[in-house]
Amino acid sequence: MPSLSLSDPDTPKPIAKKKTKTQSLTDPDLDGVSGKKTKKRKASDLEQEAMPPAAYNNDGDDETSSDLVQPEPASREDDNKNKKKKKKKVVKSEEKEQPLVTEANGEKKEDPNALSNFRISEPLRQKLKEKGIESLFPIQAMTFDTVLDGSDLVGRARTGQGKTLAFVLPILESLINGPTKASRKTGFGRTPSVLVLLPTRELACQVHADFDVYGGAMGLSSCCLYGGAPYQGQEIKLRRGVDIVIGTPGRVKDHIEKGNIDLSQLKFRVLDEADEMLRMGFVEDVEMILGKVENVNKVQTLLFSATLPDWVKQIAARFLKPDKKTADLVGNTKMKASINVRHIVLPCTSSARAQLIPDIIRCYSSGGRTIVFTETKESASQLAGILTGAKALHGDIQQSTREVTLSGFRSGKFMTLVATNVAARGLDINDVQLIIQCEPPRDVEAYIHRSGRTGRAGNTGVAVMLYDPKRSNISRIERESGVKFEHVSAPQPDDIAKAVSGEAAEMIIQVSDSVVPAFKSAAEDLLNNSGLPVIELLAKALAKAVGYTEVKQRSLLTSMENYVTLLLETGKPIYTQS
Ligand SMILES: Nc1ncnc2c1ncn2[C@@H]1O[C@H](COP(=O)(O)OP(=O)(O)OP(=O)(O)O)[C@@H](O)[C@H]1O
Repeated sequence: MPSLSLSDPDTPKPIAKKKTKTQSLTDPDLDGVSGKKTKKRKASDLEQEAMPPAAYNNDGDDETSSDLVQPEPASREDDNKNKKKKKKKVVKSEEKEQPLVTEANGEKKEDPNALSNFRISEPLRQKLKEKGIESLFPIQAMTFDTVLDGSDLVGRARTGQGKTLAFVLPILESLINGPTKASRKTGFGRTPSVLVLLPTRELACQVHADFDVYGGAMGLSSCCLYGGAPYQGQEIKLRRGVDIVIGTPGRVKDHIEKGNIDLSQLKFRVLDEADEMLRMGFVEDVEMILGKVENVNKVQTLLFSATLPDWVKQIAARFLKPDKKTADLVGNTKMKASINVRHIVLPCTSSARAQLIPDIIRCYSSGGRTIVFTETKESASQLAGILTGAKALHGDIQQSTREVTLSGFRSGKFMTLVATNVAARGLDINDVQLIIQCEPPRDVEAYIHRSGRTGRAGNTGVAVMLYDPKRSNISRIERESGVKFEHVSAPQPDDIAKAVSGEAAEMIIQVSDSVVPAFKSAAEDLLNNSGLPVIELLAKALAKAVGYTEVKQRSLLTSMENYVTLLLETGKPIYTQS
């Protein structure tokens, strides 16, 4: 049985104290150059407890489908029996030391989600460990056996909870050691065994990277098919034969129509971010693609997302077998968005946005990466042009530039990405500390996914949503997402100074001692002639070091610069016509 403590998913966790730049420079978890977090979080860092696989009840939405549920705590005796049973399933060479988890009372216990408790073979386990993964996250632990044993599955967990590996790992094991091993095609020119469909090119590349790393370790090859890239390279790979095809619906459909892909021998179909793919109008393409499978009874279909509106569930009933399983870690809990994120709203008219955003970044990004979401491609380009060190990402940008931009952002070449919804889904980028949404999105799903680009894999983050108090209605998003927004006003000079002074001090301390003699006499002149005390001169130097040289007053109600909010109180009621 799992031994981690289960926290109430409706109760937001306190956000860890913000890391200042000073801290992050010395944080051993960070890679010095990129500021990238290198340490992987453990399953025990996540908010929900893992549920041992394959515990079902039959209250699904039809007669045969069933939900994976959290089982009742078992007795110690049952526990031992279960452990014995599990041990049988585990591949031979796994009698190794198990990772321990620390319980709330400080006691150390065996981690029920340790890799060795699952049928994960040696090469895959080694690769996972190399990547810092010692145990499975809850959604992975809950669905691993179900997928490996052949069921169709609908999987839902909050953003950043590891849904990708929840399908990657059991699929790989099934192909190499499991039920689909015997019948899968091998050799030159083989037809694919797995097809994964995703809504955006960037996400397709990211999921391909996972299949490449983990599948590669098991001798499986994969290729990524997406629009905006030349057909030729993709065609060559398909002709040579691949085991796993990952792609966006439009390009996959093109290849099918050109006769480049034969899906007749498929073993797995995966719809990742299924709701977005269907919302984007890919329903017909997806249906056409899925319809290419000769015998639907021989293919397993998996559908994953952090958001599954009811209409998607109905569509799922068309694509998945009637006895499909459902693993829903969000379910009817009120809070649908990430609970590792501090959700903030801030009043701001559209004309004040461009001046305000740099200060929000100063105050809330903790020196990490920021993604700013705009509603239109045009405003993404405009804003990226105004913000220093920012680049735009949207659908009108050439594919090759999109790839360069994303890889530059991932590697820390620049720290602010201004994007449309093309970056809202699935993207997993290290050390994104802050999400800014320039206005409330039209649907609640967009809010959940955008804010979920931070606070991933047990880390914390901040999501700030700007809204025009005269025009926007944030209560619908609040109601439907279950988020209790923290209302704040625009950062004021004191807040900004507090946020950046650590960074400024660090910059000054880091200046090499060797330059001091050269500047010493200028410093003495300044001190003697400026008529200012040392402390004031130093304060000015700190402000200048971080480029903050002008104190801006801002309205608390609209964030407009040079406006002051006044609160009038009268001793007696004021009567007006209204
Ligand atoms: N068992 C694990 N241990 C440690 N880290 C993990 C584990 N599983 C996944 N991760 C890491 O967690 C991060 C989030 O995973 P992933 O992108 O799959 O989340 P997701 O649930 O699909 O999120 P979204 O809904 O936003 O698409 C990734 O960086 C991934 O490498």
